[in-house]
Amino acid sequence: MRLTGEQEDIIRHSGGHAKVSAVAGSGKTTAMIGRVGHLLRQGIAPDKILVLMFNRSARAVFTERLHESLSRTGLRPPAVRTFHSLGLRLVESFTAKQHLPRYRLVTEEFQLEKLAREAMKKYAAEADGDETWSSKEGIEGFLLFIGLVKTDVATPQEIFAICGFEEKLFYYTEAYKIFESLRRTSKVRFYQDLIHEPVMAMQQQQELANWVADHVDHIIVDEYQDINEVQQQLLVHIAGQRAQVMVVGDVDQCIYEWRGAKPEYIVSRFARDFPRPTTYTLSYSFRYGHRLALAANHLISNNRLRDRKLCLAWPGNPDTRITCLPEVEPHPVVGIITDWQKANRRLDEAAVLVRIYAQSVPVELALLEHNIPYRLVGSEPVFSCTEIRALLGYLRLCQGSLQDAEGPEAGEQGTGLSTVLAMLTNPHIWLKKDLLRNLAQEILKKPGSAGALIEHYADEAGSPYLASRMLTIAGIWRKIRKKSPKTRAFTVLNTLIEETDLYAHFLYAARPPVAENKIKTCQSFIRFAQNTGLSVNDFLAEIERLADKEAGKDLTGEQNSLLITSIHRAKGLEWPLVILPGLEEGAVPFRQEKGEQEVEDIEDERRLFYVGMTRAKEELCLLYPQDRRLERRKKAGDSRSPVTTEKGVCSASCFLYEANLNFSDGLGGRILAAESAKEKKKEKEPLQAVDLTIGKQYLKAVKTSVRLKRNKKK
Ligand SMILES: Nc1ncnc2c1ncn2[C@@H]1O[C@H](COP(=O)(O)OP(=O)(O)OP(=O)(O)O)[C@@H](O)[C@H]1O
Repeated sequence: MRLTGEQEDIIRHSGGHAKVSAVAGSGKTTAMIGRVGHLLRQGIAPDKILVLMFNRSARAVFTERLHESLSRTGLRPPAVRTFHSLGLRLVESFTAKQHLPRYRLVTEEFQLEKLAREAMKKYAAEADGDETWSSKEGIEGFLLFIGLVKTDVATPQEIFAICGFEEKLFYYTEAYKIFESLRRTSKVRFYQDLIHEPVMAMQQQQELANWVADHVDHIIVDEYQDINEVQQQLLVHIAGQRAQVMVVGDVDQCIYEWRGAKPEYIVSRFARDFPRPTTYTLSYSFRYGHRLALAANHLISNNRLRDRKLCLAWPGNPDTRITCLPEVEPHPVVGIITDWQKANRRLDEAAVLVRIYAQSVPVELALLEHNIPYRLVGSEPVFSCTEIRALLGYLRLCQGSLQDAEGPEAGEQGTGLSTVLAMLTNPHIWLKKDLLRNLAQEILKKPGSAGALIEHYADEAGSPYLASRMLTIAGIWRKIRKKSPKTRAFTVLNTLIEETDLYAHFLYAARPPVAENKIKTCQSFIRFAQNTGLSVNDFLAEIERLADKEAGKDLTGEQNSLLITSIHRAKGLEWPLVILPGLEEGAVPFRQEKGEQEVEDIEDERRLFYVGMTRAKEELCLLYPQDRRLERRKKAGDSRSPVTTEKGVCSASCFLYEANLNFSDGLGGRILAAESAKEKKKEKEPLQAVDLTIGKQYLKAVKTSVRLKRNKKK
């Protein structure tokens, strides 16, 4: 493989710090390996070089490739570490020097959750005992809070103020103190403490900071866009005054803000902590063609917090197709996959990437219906999802029996107990756990008297308000019980949502992103019921058939199956075919916060969409609701999005407008034709578009003689 000029420049960089801005799939690993080899050949001792990778799997891949590249040279490779493994070494050294206490390292996530739960319970006991504090979502939010305090190296109060937690969660700051005190009493240290503790120790004791600094001459950091405050501080300490630091990353792929990563680090902070860096760019991607590169550039150029680089397709890359399909019934995923298989392609060469898991619901249902094997990674399969189990439970209530409701919850002695519990918690009736279980068991025996039973238990409610709420819910159960099973399933579900105010309940009981996902999950499922047009009886029979298929398929063992996972999990990966479903406003960008926060949020969301699109090698399928305005603007090559420019609303995601899809597709095709033509031919007609900015920049960069003309029609 011949290195590009850009890669060569990075490898031979001399003197001072350096920042490498690398687009997706641009051979940065190749360049970093080349850089290490170059330093070793210059006579730098391996123990004077430190390579820092983001996680263990990246470290394993890098180490293997580095060893392979050095195998014939006789040169000894330097240490390749993750930030956490470096932290662990410091913890061990500081412990040996008695600057940190000797604690046990606990790596299991559930142990961390257990201690967090204990802290919340203790806080609740000391306050006035509200059960909601120990709910699943409460714990998730609290765990996020603890993580942020440690990654941002801030006080709990600062994190509460900066990160915009809801006022009702202020108790996290107190619970955090209890959590830390429990951790000290139990003498344990979690994964997240491995960097935080030594950094805090160095902050407090200069002697330790001096001891750590100035041991290496060169530090190379991968995936720098995902660095957070505590890691940055560790890097500053290790580098001291001696090391030359080279960081490699792509601000446009910074998608871990919820873990404390911020685009500012790569954009400006690096140069503050490591002055006068030389800036390099790896602008050619070896993954996809011009059409996709252009669409990605159009999209991401809307972000303000970035470096102004263009992502270019390397000549000879596959000519990645961009297919746009309306997400109407029958679900387009079936046609896409059937065509893929007809072309003798395997299912595991494709992936469906979602922003939120609610988007996978219609995809899963369509795949089940058409017997297409899939595996869902990162979330529960559709029929195990509590909200959907609750909705199905209410439909079964119309039939008069909850007893038969076995389904995937057969673990509860196959009685349907978990379905009744799902109903009683969606919306939650806020009874104490043991009472809730007793009530569920009684309802299971006599579903016909469910209303009366709930009313009876209202005496046990924690407050008059909760008691009156239980009476209302009892009324709704009665009403649903009375509905004929010949009523359309969609009608029953709609009544249920309206009367229970289920979505408002989600928003009250869970963190906003969790609540929104629950709402969209229900909406997707209800839309499915509407599309079938079936009665409760027939719909439940159909669901049973699909649930049997889901239960019957081997989710883990199926090798050749279609992967459904989140864009977050797809980072750093690639597939020949990538499908992005559910591209509608509200879901993509996933809007949860309003006001001042929104600009930053949308940039974060745009980066996520950018990461999603740039995973594709041969074909990218974008599925979205019909939107006539989008089609008009696509035709005119107009990339203005109604949401960001006109404060109006559109049904398809604003990112589809911004990607200037038709123009990107047309221009990409012309560039490819010009590249592959043996001799230069004059084009008949220049390509027209309203928005030519990115197109012109791209043409200049790839030095092709395609002509463009401004389309004045808006
Ligand atoms: N100069 C080059 N010419 C042709 N192909 C190259 C060149 N450099 C790298 N590649 C190829 O591009 C692909 C990606 O390379 P590499 O893994 O180094 O990139 P990366 O930027 O680390 O990828 P990712 O963004 O997925 O982490 C590999 O298949 C590699 O062989």
